[in-house]
Amino acid sequence: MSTTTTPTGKLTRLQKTRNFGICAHIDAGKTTTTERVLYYTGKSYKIGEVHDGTATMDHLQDEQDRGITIQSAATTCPWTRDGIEYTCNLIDTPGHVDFTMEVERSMRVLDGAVVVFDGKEGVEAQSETVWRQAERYGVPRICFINKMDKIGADFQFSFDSIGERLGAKAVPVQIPIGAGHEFEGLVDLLAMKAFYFTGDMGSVVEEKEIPDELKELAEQKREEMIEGACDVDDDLAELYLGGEEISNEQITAALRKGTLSKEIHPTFCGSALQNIGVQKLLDGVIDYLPNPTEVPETEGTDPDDAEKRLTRPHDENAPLSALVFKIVNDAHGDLTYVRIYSGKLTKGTRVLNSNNGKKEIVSRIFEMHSKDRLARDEALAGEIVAVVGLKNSYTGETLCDADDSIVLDRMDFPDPVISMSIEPATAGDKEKLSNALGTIRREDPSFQANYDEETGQTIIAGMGELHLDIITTKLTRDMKIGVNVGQPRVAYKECITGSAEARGIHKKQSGGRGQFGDCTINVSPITEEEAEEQELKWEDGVVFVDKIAGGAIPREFIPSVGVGCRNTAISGVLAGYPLLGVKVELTDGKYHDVDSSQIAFEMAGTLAFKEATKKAGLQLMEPLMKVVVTTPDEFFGNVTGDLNRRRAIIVGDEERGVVRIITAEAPLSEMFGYSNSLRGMSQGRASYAMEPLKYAAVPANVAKTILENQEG
Ligand SMILES: Nc1nc2c(ncn2[C@@H]2O[C@H](COP(=O)(O)OP(=O)(O)OP(=O)(O)O)[C@@H](O)[C@H]2O)c(=O)[nH]1
Repeated sequence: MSTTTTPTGKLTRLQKTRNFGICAHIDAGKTTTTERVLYYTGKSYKIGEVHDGTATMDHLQDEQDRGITIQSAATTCPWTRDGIEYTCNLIDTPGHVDFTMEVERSMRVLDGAVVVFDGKEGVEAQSETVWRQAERYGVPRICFINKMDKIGADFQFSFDSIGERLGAKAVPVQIPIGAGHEFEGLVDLLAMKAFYFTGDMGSVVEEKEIPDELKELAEQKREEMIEGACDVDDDLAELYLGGEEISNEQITAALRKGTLSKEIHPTFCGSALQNIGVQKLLDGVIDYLPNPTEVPETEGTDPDDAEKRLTRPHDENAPLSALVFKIVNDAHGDLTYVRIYSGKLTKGTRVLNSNNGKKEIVSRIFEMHSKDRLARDEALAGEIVAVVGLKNSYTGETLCDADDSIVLDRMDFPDPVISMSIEPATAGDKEKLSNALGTIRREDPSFQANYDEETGQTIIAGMGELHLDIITTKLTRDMKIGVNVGQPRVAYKECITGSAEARGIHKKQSGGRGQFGDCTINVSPITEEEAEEQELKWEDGVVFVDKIAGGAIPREFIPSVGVGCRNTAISGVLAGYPLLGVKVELTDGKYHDVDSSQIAFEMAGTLAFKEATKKAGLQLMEPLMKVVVTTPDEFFGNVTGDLNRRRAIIVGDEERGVVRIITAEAPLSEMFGYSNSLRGMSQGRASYAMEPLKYAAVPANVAKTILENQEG
């Protein structure tokens, strides 16, 4: 093994840990691969004689029978490689593109990933999304070309598609023996041996000589692998070019280095369904994916000074820092999954939630296995555990030592793009609904539920029609709550298109003490990124800059102008949708010794903001979705014609055998009920995936209708 060791040559606990995820395009075989991983690691756990909970074949069978997939957000599964037992934490990553947010949150806490591809299809549309997400989070990846037993499976095609479609450098570390019905095993290009998987569920790994007919290809691919390793390791390249003998350890070390630096992706093959290759893939997880000390130190900010960056070493003796990444509500209450980055989490102690300043008691700590949970007294840096007892800690928040606190960088949660009203069907459902919405909100940060004081309605909001559909089904079917829901509505936003200046004067004289506030502001458009670059604080979409000179407005009233502007922005100026991306510069003002107050300046701010933004030009913005439709060629015309009518812009069209893959950008408002109409126009043979892309200006004629309807 190539991992650096302690001075005594022994691997440290953290060096024997892998936090990884399996991600894939829907249907590529993620669930099947995960089940096999849990099966094989469950077996080795039994052999390890650590505890009596046996993760046996029955359990897997049971799960298969009931057709449910692994529910745990993270599962601990030990794996033995070269006689050393490693602890792997397998983090669940959902495969459905409507749950992009779920993928994001797991990417945040895993250190490496296995990306599964379909051996016949190679890289598919959604694999690209998953791949880019992993890239964005800097997650090192190895590739598994699955389904090599499928008719038409083609290792080389799938392998090449990684380069062609993802622009990524795959390096073969295996080649398949046969394909389709003839797929029997694989050749390991390091060992230069053939491997076959026999016995119960393929649990016996047999090593044999490479079949004669594959020897030449194996030599050739081994060269390719070595060249891949040399590309990322100059010393190795020098030895290789000098014609010197290089060892397998040196090649593995270079491949590992290149994987960690995300330059290359060692590529495996197999068939999870036919039990071929998964154990070798697990060896690959150990060999090539990083341990927690090999990823950059965790970063965050000082809770008392948002400007101050802090880091935490991957060290159990450092102060505690841990990130809540998922909450699952089960029969026993909330299970809070946390990734510990530094320090220790100890049962029965109090920790600080640095996001909300509340102290939390860690009542119990569990290591989650596929079948059962193992109670722990303590969990250490690098581990992923589930905690019971936390009352006020939600996804994305940090737990830390009260006297050495840090706020870890938050995960990005996209804003909801769709909303609808929801009401309890009967008085008896009222409280149940409110509690249930609270629970769902805790589990799913991309979901929102707000009570609208003005209308007395509860509004739920999420990432798409399907997202809200799933939530209402969960309420009615699983939680048995009667609800009435309204029509889904698009979450529009407002923005300004230019710059303008305006003055706001709030003056009231009605006997007694009057009210007086007078301010002049400039407004101009700014994006959140620009605000960040200019080190300006972005609050509710508004950036407020104080440019008052010579005390024209006393210091204590200046922030009030900002509050007035922000509150107005939140409720919108054009049509009641949040107005985002406004830079407000307070340039001048007047005050009165007696009559001026914070509230008067807030009012003045509101008046000035309304007028300035109107002068600057207001624009309605709508969410655009990225839509990828896969359709048999014969329906291509129907599908694109329909997309055009929905104001979609087609940005990509690709032929894949007999299917066409169309990528389009379409306004969400035009995509309601799309699944039904797509089914109708393709005899049920086309499928699609959709995710929020960005906000864009609503065309003037459409905006006019929306505004008119609102007034009506
Ligand atoms: N032929 C073949 N089929 C496989 C293999 N692995 C999985 N499948 C099948 O492919 C289908 C999808 O597999 P899953 O494991 O559910 O795929 P997934 O990526 O988890 O899909 P989602 O859960 O829908 O995201 C199932 O019918 C599997 O039986 C394989 O190695 N070979």
